[in-house]
Amino acid sequence: MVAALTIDGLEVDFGGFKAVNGMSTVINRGELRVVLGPNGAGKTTLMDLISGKTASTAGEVRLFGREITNRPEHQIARAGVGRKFQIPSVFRDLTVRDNLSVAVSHEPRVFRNLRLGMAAADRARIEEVIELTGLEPVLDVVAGDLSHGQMQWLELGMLITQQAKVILLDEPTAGMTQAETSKTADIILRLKGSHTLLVVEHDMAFVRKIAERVTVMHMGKLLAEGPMAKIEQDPAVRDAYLGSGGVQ
Ligand SMILES: Nc1ncnc2c1ncn2[C@@H]1O[C@H](COP(=O)(O)OP(=O)(O)OP(=O)(O)O)[C@@H](O)[C@H]1O
Repeated sequence: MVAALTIDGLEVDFGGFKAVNGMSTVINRGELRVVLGPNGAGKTTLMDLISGKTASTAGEVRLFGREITNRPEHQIARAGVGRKFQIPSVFRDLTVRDNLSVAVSHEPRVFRNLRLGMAAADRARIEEVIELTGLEPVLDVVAGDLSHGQMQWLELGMLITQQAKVILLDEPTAGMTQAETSKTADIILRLKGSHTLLVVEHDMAFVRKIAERVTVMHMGKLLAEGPMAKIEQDPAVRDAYLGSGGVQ
């Protein structure tokens, strides 16, 4: 097994309060890891530390063995950590197809070359993403006119087109209808194996559908890790969720 993302003793101290407090875990290449934890457990902060949005005060983050701890956000993105936010970062005035074309390359010239030549491998990758996300019927629609779900799938598709080595998804189903949530689960399940994903999510029905190995955080620390079925029976996990809406 190859370690894609290694989190080692990671910590952030917000003026005496450690939102992430000595967190460690290893996510292997091709793994789909779900991070659970009650409100305030430090899940989003963990994502912020991995992606460079927040600087850590101790510990390390390694991407395929290469240290990326506290690098500037754009460098971490360029190294291969792709993060999908709840507010999509697509180009609202460009069509779906053009958004995917832009995502193929980080080079600014790509804007000029949108309708000119594109490498066959890049074209093939875009076609794959279109098939995966089911965005074919809306390829010529400007992104600003997409439904909420379609917008999320486009953003996820852009991360795949960019060939992100590790994809971080923070509550990917937030605001989605049941049908959209179900389709998102299907997309994520299809990515498993070929992509490495770290998913924070509260919707337990969705989590049960996608989860294999689960990491539970509590008070900034690792509380439990293992298969979903085992985690749900873990008394420490049940205790941590008491009074917070729970693993249910
Ligand atoms: N910049 C900051 N300064 C001080 N405290 C912060 C900061 N960012 C987050 N926190 C605190 O750190 C704790 C962890 O927050 P975080 O958002 O990571 O939790 P979470 O597990 O994602 O929770 P939720 O499930 O509710 O989104 C919370 O108590 C939050 O108020």
